[in-house]
Amino acid sequence: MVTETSIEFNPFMDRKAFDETKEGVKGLVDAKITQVPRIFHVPQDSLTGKKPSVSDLKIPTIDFASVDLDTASREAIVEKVKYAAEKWGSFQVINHGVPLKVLEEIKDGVRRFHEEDPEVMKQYFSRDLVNKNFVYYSNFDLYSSSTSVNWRDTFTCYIAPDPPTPEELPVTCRDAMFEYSKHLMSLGGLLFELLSEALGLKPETLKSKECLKTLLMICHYYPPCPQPDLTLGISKHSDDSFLTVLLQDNIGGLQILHQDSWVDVSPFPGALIINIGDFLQLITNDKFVSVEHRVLANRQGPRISVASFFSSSKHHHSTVYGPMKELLSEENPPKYRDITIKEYTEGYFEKGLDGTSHLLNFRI
Ligand SMILES: O=C(O)CCC(=O)C(=O)O
Ligand SMILES: [Fe+2]
Repeated sequence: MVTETSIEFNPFMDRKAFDETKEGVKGLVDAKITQVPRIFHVPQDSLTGKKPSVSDLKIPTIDFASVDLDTASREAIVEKVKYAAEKWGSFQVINHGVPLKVLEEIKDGVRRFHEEDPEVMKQYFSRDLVNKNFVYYSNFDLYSSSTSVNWRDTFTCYIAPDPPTPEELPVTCRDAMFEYSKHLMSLGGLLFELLSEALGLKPETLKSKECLKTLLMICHYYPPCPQPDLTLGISKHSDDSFLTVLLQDNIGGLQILHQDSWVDVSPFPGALIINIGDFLQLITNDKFVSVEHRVLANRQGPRISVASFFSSSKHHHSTVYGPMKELLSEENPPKYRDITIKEYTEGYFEKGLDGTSHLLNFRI
């Protein structure tokens, strides 16, 4: 029997009501709520535990300053990239070639967009990530089976292979996005070269498999949270990308799962975090591992971050991917079946960030 109470507490209805405000989590904070609504609550035991036994454990930091200096310097960097991609699935890069000013401007641009008059933001509000280049929304997986709604708002923009026209981007962040994405494409190129070399292959290998073809910029705004112990900024997940270049501001809260412990990725001015995504784990047949990560909610904020995904797309990629033939042998047979990125991404969206691995579904 459906009682009035069960309708009132029907989580789907609650999510829909939240969605229909089109003002995201920031709208709740602007309305001065003091309690986190129930749809945002995570299961009680999911925030505690899995703390690292060594609390100063850190992801590897790699300095790219001498990458083009000479063969020995490059080989030393490739060795570090190899170690990080195999053992951590994540590393932090300094002297990556993206000017500090460009990093500051993109963070400012993201913040300006999210702090714009809500009526202007609403013009961009949409869940159609397939047909639109630029969309603003809160929680891409709001209507999926994800266990709880995250304390975060987002806008996303496809940059490559078909760049948006200037008119498609809001003025608040237009110039900053074009400028930052230009640098991202060259950093992405370098990263795929180094990763190819780390696999013992020619520098161009991963690029020739179109790993650099699609760039999706995902720009997050995590408003301050009145009860940070009840919810998460982003639930545990690994990225549906080959590689993600992550820029975070100085608030903190990002954690990666390493050897079954949560390790803080503390803000490091000027650094960019590189995360191996599920597709790279798949095509390297588990040689490189995608990293699980999450973001805690915080009383302080807003926290701004920009996650740039190479490649993630539901529409551009019909290429079939499977473990790379170059890496397979009798002792190392394929661990995954062939897939298209479209197939992978659609399933990832349907499932939402429910804490489980989507990659496992494709294991042979
Ligand atoms: O905000 C962050 O630091 C992480 C964002 C993230 O993991 C994602 O967009 O996939
Ligand atoms: Fe992520």
